[in-house]
Amino acid sequence: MIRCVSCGQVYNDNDIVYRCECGSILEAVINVDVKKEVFSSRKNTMWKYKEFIPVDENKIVTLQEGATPFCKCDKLGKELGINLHVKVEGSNPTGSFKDRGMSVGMTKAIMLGVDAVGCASTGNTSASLAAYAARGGLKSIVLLPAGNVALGKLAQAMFHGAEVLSVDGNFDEALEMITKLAREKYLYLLNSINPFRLEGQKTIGFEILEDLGWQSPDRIILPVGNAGNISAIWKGIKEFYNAGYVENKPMMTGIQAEGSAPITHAFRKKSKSITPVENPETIATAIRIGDPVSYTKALNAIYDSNGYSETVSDDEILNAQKLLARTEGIGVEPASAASIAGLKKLVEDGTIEKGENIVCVVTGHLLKDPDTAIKASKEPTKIGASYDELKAYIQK
Ligand SMILES: Cc1ncc(COP(=O)(O)O)c(C=O)c1O
Ligand SMILES: N[C@@H](CCOP(=O)(O)O)C(=O)O
Repeated sequence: MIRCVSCGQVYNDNDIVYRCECGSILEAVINVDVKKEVFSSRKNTMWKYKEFIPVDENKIVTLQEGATPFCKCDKLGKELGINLHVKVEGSNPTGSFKDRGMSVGMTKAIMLGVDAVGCASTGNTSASLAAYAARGGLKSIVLLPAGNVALGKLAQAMFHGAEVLSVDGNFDEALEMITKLAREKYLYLLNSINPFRLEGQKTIGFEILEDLGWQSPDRIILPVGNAGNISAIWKGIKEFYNAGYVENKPMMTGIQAEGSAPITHAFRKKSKSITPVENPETIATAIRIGDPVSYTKALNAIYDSNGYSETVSDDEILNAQKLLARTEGIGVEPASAASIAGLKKLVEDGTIEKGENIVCVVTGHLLKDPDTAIKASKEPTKIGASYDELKAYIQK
């Protein structure tokens, strides 16, 4: 069953519906009775939590997503006076957390018998959709905002065989266009407005709780763009809490880029609705989104968990990206570094207390955006193919 998060109207799992009649968004309703001990005896992918994922387990489209590294970051944690773990979602098959959602979404597409899937994307969703559509044997079409998609992501979408359309507009406009196409049944929409997508992404929350030995961290910090992931992780946390697997829940802390921050603006006004940002801007193209589709769920997650939302500048993002890469060896794309930039800012302004147990979710791999990484680095020094020249350089 799927249910409207605003009016509670329910729909059948097999209805292809993206919004409720009231205009709000939908979520899957899960009723599970299983002991948590069963999970550790299974193969380590996100599918070990299969009872919580509402699709047919015989039809799963998978590339072995999930079970991503959970790195204790003592150097950075010590510098900031907190206990820090980083959940490295760039280690998923196509290099971002989207694979968790796409595995479930594509499985649902197969169950529904559709032959084409599509999305609008700032890059990662399209990369993931193209790969999982290939795996599932479905046609795929992706709409990308022209000139604002990082190179690695574009290469993935093109190479996995999606029909790639470059839209002379931004992500929000592209999403509106493809949603109309989906409503007219030309394709099955696999953006995060699709409630089954988020059923995959909620497993990040499951894994964090299990990674911590069935304890909740004090806080989970992550970047927020279209706002599906913060909503999904909070849903997962609530489901494990309601199942009695953990005794506490974390404060959900969403970080947005200064030029694309409708959710932080709403949070500052204690509002439950957003004013869309018409021309969103940030170097972190993955979160260059002005009208996030899941804002209702995201704001509920923040308010219900006593969480927080903050903005970070492009400079803060780039500095945090370098800090994480050089202090802890974890390479992430700019949008992902927003979580580290936000952590630093909230420690410095006292919102985060010393000694807190923090998990930062870093959402995509460094190699997704090689241009930004190269621009931010020192150029290689040129030397001749001679040992003497090498030795002279090293001695210098
Ligand atoms: C790397 C990366 N980080 C963060 C986000 C933001 O996630 P969400 O849109 O679920 O808020 C996205 C895409 O939206 C992304 O691609
Ligand atoms: N960053 C996203 C934006 C679309 O988000 P979605 O979760 O709604 O698909 C992307 O990678 O395209």
